[in-house]
Amino acid sequence: MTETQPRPTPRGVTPSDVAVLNAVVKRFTNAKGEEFTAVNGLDLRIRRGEVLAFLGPNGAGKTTTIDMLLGLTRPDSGDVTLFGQAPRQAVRAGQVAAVLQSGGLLPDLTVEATVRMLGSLHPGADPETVMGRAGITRLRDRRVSECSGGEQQRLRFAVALLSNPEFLVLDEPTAGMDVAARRDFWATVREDTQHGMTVMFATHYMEEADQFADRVLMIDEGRVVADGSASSIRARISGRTVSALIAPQDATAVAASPGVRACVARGERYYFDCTDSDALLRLLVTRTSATEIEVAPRSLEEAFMAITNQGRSAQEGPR
Ligand SMILES: Nc1ncnc2c1ncn2[C@@H]1O[C@H](COP(=O)(O)OP(=O)(O)OP(=O)(O)O)[C@@H](O)[C@H]1O
Repeated sequence: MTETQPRPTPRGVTPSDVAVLNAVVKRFTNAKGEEFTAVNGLDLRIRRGEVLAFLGPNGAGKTTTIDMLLGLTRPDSGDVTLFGQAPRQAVRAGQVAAVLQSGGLLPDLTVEATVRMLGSLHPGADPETVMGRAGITRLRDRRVSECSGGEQQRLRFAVALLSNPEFLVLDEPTAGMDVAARRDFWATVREDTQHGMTVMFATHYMEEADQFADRVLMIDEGRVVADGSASSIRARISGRTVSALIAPQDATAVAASPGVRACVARGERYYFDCTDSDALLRLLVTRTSATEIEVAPRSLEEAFMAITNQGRSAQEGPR
C-alpha cells in the first residue's frame, strides 16, 4: 500500500467512504402475519462528495434503507456504517442530517421558532443563514400547521442544514413543491455539493436524478438493479423512441412491424420503442398519415421502467 492510499479500518471502510452497507437485510411482517423481505442483501458504498439519486418503484425499499442508514431502524442481518462508525453516533455528532417525508415538526411553532429551537441543539448553528438558504425567510412568522406541504419540506431542509452536515440524506425532498420551489431547492443543494457535501436523495422525479445526480442507484424488491451514471443507465437500453400523432388503426399496424418492440399511447400521441428509428420513420412517412413525428433518445424514465418490474406493464401497447 502506498502512502497516498486511504488506510482501511478493520471493517474495510476507508476514509473516503461516507456510508457502507454490507449485505443488509430487513424483513417485516405484514397484516396477515406473513414475513416478507423489504431489503434483500443490499451492498452500497457512498463516497465523499458524491450526489447519489436513489430510485425505485413504490415499496422497493428506499425508505427502509434510508431508515437503516440513519440508525432509525436496525437491519436483521448485515451491517451499516456511517463515517466508519454506527449510524447513531454519526447522527449524534451532526455529521449526517436528513430531510424525511413526514414528521419532525411541531405544528404550533412558527417557522422561525422551529429553526431557532432546533438550532440551539447545534453549537455554531446559524438560523438566519439556513432560513435564507432554504428560502423560508419570508415565512418566518407562519405557524408550521399553516405551511403547505412544499413549505414544510423547505423547513425540514433548513433544519437539516443547522448542523452543517457532511452528509445529507433526502427522502423525496421536493414532494409537494411547485416547479419554482423545486428549482430553488436544487440550486441550494448544488451549491452545497460544490463545497464538498455528500448527498443521497430518493425521488420519483426521474429528471431530478438525471439533472442533479452524478450516480444513480436503482433498487427493486429490495435489491440493486442498476448502479452508475444516469447516461450509463440510459445506455443499458438500446434503441430510440419514435412518437407521432397517428390514427389508432395505423398505430396498431405500425406496432406489428419488425423492429418495433413496444407501443404506448399517451393521449393522441403514440410512442414506439424501436431498434431501427430510420426504418420506422420511413414507414410512418410513406405508409401512414402520421404527423408531428419526433425521435428521442431513451430517457432515464424509460430505462427505469425497463429495468424495474414496472417495465412489464409499461410495455403493453395496442397490440
Ligand atoms: N414498519 C413496517 N411494517 C411492515 N411493512 C413495512 C414497514 N415499513 C415498510 N414496510 C413495507 O416494506 C416495503 C418497502 O417499503 P419502503 O417504504 O422502504 O419502500 P419505498 O421504496 O420507500 O416506497 P415509496 O416509493 O412508496 O415511498 C413495502 O412493501 C412496505 O409496505
